[in-house]
Amino acid sequence: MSFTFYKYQGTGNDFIIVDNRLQHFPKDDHQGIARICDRRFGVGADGLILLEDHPNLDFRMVYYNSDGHLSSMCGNGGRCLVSFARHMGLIRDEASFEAIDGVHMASVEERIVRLKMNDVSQLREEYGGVFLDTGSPHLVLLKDEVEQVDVQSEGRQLRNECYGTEGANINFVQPQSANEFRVRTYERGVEGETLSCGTGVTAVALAMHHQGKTEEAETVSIVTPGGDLAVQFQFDNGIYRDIWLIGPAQFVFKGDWHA
Ligand SMILES: N[C@@H](CCC[C@H](N)C(=O)O)C(=O)O
Repeated sequence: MSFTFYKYQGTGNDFIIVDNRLQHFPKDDHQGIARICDRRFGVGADGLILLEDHPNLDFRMVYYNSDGHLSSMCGNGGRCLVSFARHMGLIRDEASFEAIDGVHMASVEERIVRLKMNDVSQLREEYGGVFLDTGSPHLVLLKDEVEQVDVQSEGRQLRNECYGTEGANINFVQPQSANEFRVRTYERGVEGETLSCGTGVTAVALAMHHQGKTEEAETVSIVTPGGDLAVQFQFDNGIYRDIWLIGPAQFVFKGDWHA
């Protein structure tokens, strides 16, 4: 396989992006995709994203975790893809694209990308936390000292023992104030802690509201090991609507892969 790739990162969640509008990418080569994402044998990334044509929208997003398998929505990856689409001249300051969980709107202002997430109506209390799906499945657990958590072992155990083969992402959160939270995330498909997770911080903001720890119609600030994100939402008749994930998305480098 041989192609040009672009490396992007959004608060340290990093991605290899490939323009696949000509459908040249070997989409079923899961081992090959895992190897490109490998940090020793490949380029290194938490995931790989294809930008493809869409008949009515600006583009389509196809997302693979670093294990080489297709997965559910990636919020930081979506923000990075919007930034890439702008770099490629496909969009100006606004975008609409299709991902695995449906249509997303987005806007870009300098390095900040705002990405609209789907409405969320189902949250359930389980395993000592709150479970919800913000495009990807997340368990949100409160912790007194998030820096002290062994994310790798506690996250892996919950991901496997509670959610089986399909798994879930596990978020550990420490409230700093009514609208600021520190978050660390174990991501399935990466099978380790990433520096930030967009659908994860979105889940944290909604779960914190559900648990009475923050208020609606506010900007909730989330501090992750890779940088700061913000989540805005409205709570209306039991449904979280108008959810926006906001933060930086940056180009890192471009290269050619031949293997
Ligand atoms: N990093 C992502 C989430 C990617 C998907 C996740 N690993 C899964 O398989 O559920 C984000 O920014 O949302």
